Amino acid sequence: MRGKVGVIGAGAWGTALAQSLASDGSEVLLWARESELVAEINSKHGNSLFLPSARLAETIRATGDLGELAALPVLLLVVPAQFLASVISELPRGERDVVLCSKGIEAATGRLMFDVAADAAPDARLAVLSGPTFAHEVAAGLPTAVTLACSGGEAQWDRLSPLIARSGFRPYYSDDVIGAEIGGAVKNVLAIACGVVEGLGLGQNARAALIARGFAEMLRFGLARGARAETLSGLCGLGDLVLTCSSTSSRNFSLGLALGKGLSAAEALAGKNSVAEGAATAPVLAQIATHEGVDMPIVQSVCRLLKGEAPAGVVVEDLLARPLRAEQEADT
Ligand SMILES: NC(=O)c1ccc[n+]([C@@H]2O[C@H](COP(=O)([O-])OP(=O)(O)OC[C@H]3O[C@@H](n4cnc5c(N)ncnc54)[C@H](O)[C@@H]3O)[C@@H](O)[C@H]2O)c1
Ligand SMILES: O=P(O)(O)OC[C@H](O)CO
Repeated sequence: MRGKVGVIGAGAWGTALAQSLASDGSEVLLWARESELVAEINSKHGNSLFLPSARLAETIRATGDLGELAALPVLLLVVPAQFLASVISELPRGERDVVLCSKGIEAATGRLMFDVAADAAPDARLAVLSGPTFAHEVAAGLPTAVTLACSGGEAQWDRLSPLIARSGFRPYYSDDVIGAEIGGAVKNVLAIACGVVEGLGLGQNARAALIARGFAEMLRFGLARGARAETLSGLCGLGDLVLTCSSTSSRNFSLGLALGKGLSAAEALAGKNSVAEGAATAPVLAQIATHEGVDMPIVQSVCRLLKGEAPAGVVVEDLLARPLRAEQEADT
């Protein structure tokens, strides 16, 4: 058993992380936005809204009061990217480790989560946790490995890794917070594209091509923003891209599947209480890429589809009609 950790956000991922932390009997304080969820977690040890498959440890206590978490030295921040700024600004200021676990880019400003959090919580010592992690598998204790990128270097890793690692949950050290963030944000958009390929019935060759060419886009964008190539080749980049592009367990892949089958983005997202981050990230990512002269044709195509500018079949035809080029051209 280790010291008590706070988790902010009781969606599928925050709940799964709380369950992983509690798997050795450790106490976890979990902030949920929905009052009915606070009651359900505390009385029934379940989360029927966002992670119905999990039976939660009794050492997880939920609260609706962010102020209750203020005294804890380590907080995991797990709210969807578009809400991070508003939630973190409600958190009392203080010097503490804050681990960012969301994957996305703020649509209104183009900021990565690290910059959003650094602006709103200048006293916090920030780290990024990212990798191939379906929440239901982590909650079930299945083996999972992640990148834990620490802005405070090895001293921060020495504080955080014993608090976060469990027998089935294995963090790997990095100090490349930009790379860890870009891997997670970009793979969500590429997973939408892979779902489209599946929805159109274009086959496994096309999906493999999309993963490889999508990774080239992630690399180009990441390098332009100061990420390291080896980070993007690791768990939080290529690892997560492969996972998310291969399974209907991914909300982003499932969104793409629906688009490929002819639904509009509004139809595909209607009535969902879970988040497909790629839908909000794609337009702002495409905009930044255009502005910075980074070639990202797959991301631009996802953006066109989400905006309903053309049917999926036409968008794919346009992508395939681009001029032939060298595989490594402009990748370095
Ligand atoms: N689910 C996963 O497997 C998984 C794994 C790794 C990372 N992530 C990332 O974790 C982040 C959270 O995703 P999730 O899957 O836990 O969410 P989710 O889809 O399960 O749940 C939606 C969440 O959004 C919150 N929410 C809705 N409106 C809000 C508002 N106005 N203000 C603040 N919060 C609001 C809800 O309370 C809930 O916690 C995302 O960035 C996601 O990409 C998810
Ligand atoms: O369901 P998705 O598409 O949000 O993916 C969940 C995780 O990010 C996979 O690592």
